[in-house]
Amino acid sequence: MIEVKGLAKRFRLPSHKGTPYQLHDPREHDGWFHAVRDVSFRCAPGEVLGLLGPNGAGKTTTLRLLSTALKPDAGSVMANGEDLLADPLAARQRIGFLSGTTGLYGRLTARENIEYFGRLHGMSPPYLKRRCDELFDLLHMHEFGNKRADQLSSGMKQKCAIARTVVHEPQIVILDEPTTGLDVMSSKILLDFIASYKALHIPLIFSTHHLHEVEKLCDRVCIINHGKTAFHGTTKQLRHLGGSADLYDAFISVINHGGAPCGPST
Ligand SMILES: Nc1ncnc2c1ncn2[C@@H]1O[C@H](COP(=O)(O)OP(=O)(O)OP(=O)(O)O)[C@@H](O)[C@H]1O
Repeated sequence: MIEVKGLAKRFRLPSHKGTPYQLHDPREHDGWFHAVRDVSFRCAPGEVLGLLGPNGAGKTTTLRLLSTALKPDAGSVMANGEDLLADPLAARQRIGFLSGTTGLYGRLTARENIEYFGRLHGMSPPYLKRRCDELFDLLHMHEFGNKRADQLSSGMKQKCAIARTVVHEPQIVILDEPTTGLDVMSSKILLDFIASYKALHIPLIFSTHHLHEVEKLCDRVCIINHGKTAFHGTTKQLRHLGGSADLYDAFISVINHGGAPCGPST
């Protein structure tokens, strides 16, 4: 079980003489931009949680905090009752994090990129080969496995980055906008891949702007607005918010008027 409580992160704003940096953003105070102010949610093993919110709401910052890429100013992330942020190096062994940038080595092939990360995680060559073959099957990567990364299309690169993220069989999977750049068929392959984590009883958290992905996959949803959790609950609870049973209407309603239920224990 992942339990996120009261996460907060601020960034120092560049000093601008005269006018304030962002006049209308309520998150700016005294030279700091409070990108994440109070984010809480939970995700049980076998659940898929969708992190939603308008552009700039704080989704990527939240995911970077969870993955230990950033240190929070406040709040906690507990994994099965243990403080995940207390030992970032150990946490990174347990987490698979797909960030917005693919970060592949252009001169290595798709397979070499994935193997390289597997070796960094201490995987033995036979285990790594088996795992790569398995991921190539699941993500339909055989066609371009031996192509150099700098010669791959953006969708192929994205698949490769996803395979690299999960090569070490992490206990927690965190994906920042994983379907970016994927065509319809590749999106379907990836959505099936995400759904397969339910059977593995591994919590999976992903950010998206696509409500049909939430509809199809998510047991639980957290909507962030202006750096705060505006809604946290099951997809069913979200769907029935406002009574229309439509996720699109419910999302708009949460952003415009706030929403309940909320809080990590919801
Ligand atoms: N390193 C940083 N320094 C200053 N401000 C930052 C930094 N990183 C993020 N921000 C600001 O924090 C806010 C939240 O950014 P974040 O990338 O988390 O949003 P998001 O919800 O992922 O947006 P999108 O849907 O557009 O990807 C934005 O206003 C962004 O400009």
